This record gives sequence, C-alpha cells and structure tokens, in this order.
Amino acid sequence: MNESEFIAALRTLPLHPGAQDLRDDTAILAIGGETLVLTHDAIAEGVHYRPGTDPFDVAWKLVATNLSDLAAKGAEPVGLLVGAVLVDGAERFVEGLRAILTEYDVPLLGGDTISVSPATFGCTAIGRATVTPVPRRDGARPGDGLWITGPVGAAMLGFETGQGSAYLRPRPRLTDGQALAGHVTAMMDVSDGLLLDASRMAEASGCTADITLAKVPVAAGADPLRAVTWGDDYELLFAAPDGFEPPVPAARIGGMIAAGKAPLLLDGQVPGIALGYQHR
Ligand SMILES: Nc1ncnc2c1ncn2[C@@H]1O[C@H](COP(=O)(O)OP(=O)(O)O)[C@@H](O)[C@H]1O
Ligand SMILES: Cc1ncc(C[n+]2csc(CCOP(=O)(O)OP(=O)(O)O)c2C)c(N)n1
Ligand SMILES: [Mg+2]
Repeated sequence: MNESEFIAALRTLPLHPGAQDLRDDTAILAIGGETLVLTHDAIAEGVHYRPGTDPFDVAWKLVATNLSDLAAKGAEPVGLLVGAVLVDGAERFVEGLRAILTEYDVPLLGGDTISVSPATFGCTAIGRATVTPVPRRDGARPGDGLWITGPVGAAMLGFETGQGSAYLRPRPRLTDGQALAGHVTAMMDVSDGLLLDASRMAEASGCTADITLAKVPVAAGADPLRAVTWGDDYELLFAAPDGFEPPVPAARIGGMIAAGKAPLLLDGQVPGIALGYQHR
C-alpha cells in the first residue's frame, strides 16, 4: 500500500465532518463562536532530514511544516503538541523549539517523549481561523488563475548542496495565508512538489490545472523541471478568480480549466514524469 492507498482505506473509518473526508491539509472544528484548524505532521530521520542533522534544525523544520498547513488555511496559531524523541543533543532540540515558538509567537501546549531509533518526531498544531469559511483545496473553478507565493527548488538545492536555509529552516507563510484567505477559491501549501500538489487541488476541485513552466518562479541554479516536482518548499499555492490582484507577492503560474484527460497539464501536455514526492 502506498500513501494514497492507505489514506483511501482510512476513509472507510468513521470520519468527523471536520475531517473533510481526509481530502484537505487540516481538519476544521467549529466550537461555539470559534473555528479551530487542526493539523498533524511527522518528520523522520533519513526521510525528512539526514542523519546527523543538528536537532535545532529538526525542531524548527518539524514546527515549520505544521505551521505551514495552518498558513494555507489563513489560521492564526494557538498552540502546539510535540511528540519528541530523546536524541543525542536533545538540548539543541529544545533550543530549536524555543527559536521557532518565539519567532511565530506560538506557545507549547504539551506533548510526549519517548526513546527510539531512528528518530521520528510528531507535531499537532492548533490554529484559529481568521477568515470563515476557511479556504479549502476543492473550491477552485475553471477560469480561476493559479498562483504561488514564492519560488520552488530552494529546498532541493539546500538538500543537495548543504547551503542556504530553505531545506532545514523553511518559513511558514502565516501572514501571507491570512492576507489571502478571504479572497482565494482554494489554497494549500506546497510540500510534496508543486505539480503533485496542484494536481491534488485540481482533482479535488473537479478541474484541470494548466501550468506554464516558464512562469513558475524557480530558485537560482535549480533545474526547473526537478524544482517543480521535488517538494519541501512550503510556499502557498492558491486559485483566485481571473483579474485578482494578490495583496502579497505572488506569481501567476497558470490557471484552472475544465476537467480534461488529466488533473494537470504542464505546457499543455500531460507530464510523463512523477509529479512529486509520495511515501511508499
Ligand atoms: N494516519 C492518518 N490518520 C488519519 N488521517 C490521516 C492519516 N494520514 C493522513 N491523514 C489525512 O489525510 C489527508 C492528507 O494527508 P497529507 O497528504 O499528509 O496532508 P498534508 O500534505 O497537508 O500534510 C489529511 O486530511 C490528513 O489528515
Ligand atoms: C533526507 C531527505 N530525503 C529526501 C527528502 C525529500 N522529501 C522527503 S518528504 C518530502 C515531502 C514532504 O513530506 P510529507 O511527509 O509528505 O509532508 P506532508 O505532505 O504530509 O506535509 C520531501 C520533498 C528530504 N526532505 N530529506
Ligand atoms: Mg501530512
């Protein structure tokens, strides 16, 4: 079973309406007058970061990837639960947590600690919606423009060269997400690769995403075709009605068209390559 087959099997379980059929980045829980946004992501040694990585960076990346899912829903972080492993240099993990909690003004709610090797860390992030209805993956319509808040490929370059902060210290686009949430028809973060994430948005929305490679902002020095499929970039991908002028820096990379032979076209063709990263 691969990741999508497993999630499909989970859909046969009793699901809360806020789970949105496990087809979105977060769950949405309306309680009283508030709408909570909930997400959980794990990172593991050897899968998401190289063995030997400074635990400071592991803590940062763990929290950043979770806050990125809140950003995609325009949510404001309320607090975090952290599932930690007692690794060598665990004090550096605490310092990394301190750095990102301070940077994004998010307090810790609790968590759990175990000892296991190789290490796998988990994080549950809880946010408060700043805009309702919360933007979803499935609201894009044919005719919408498709946009991204920044370049792809910087994390891939960072992974391959060991240079730069994009791979280990991604910056969740929380303020951008809040500024966009009231205007977009669909929004999600780009974690698994732009082409795969765009195809998921298109599929959920019953459209085809039509992307022009030359319009995609790519980090200097990165091969464009690899950059749009590698992932780990954490920019926001959003759809908005034609003519929309984004309130934050963003590049229009294409548009949504009526559903065609595939959920994604690159330069008018169905790409003959893997669209992104999938766990097997
Ligand atoms: N083990 C699991 N149990 C319950 N739901 C899961 C599990 N794994 C993934 N999901 C759900 O499947 C959907 C897709 O997950 P994922 O691709 O990891 O989202 P994201 O890329 O935004 O982190 C989400 O709704 C997520 O909550
Ligand atoms: C050591 C290492 N090898 C390969 C990669 C590439 N990689 C691993 S997971 C991933 C995508 C994001 O991870 P996932 O767990 O799918 O996050 P989610 O979509 O659930 O937010 C990428 C690009 C990496 N980041 N680090
Ligand atoms: Mg996930």
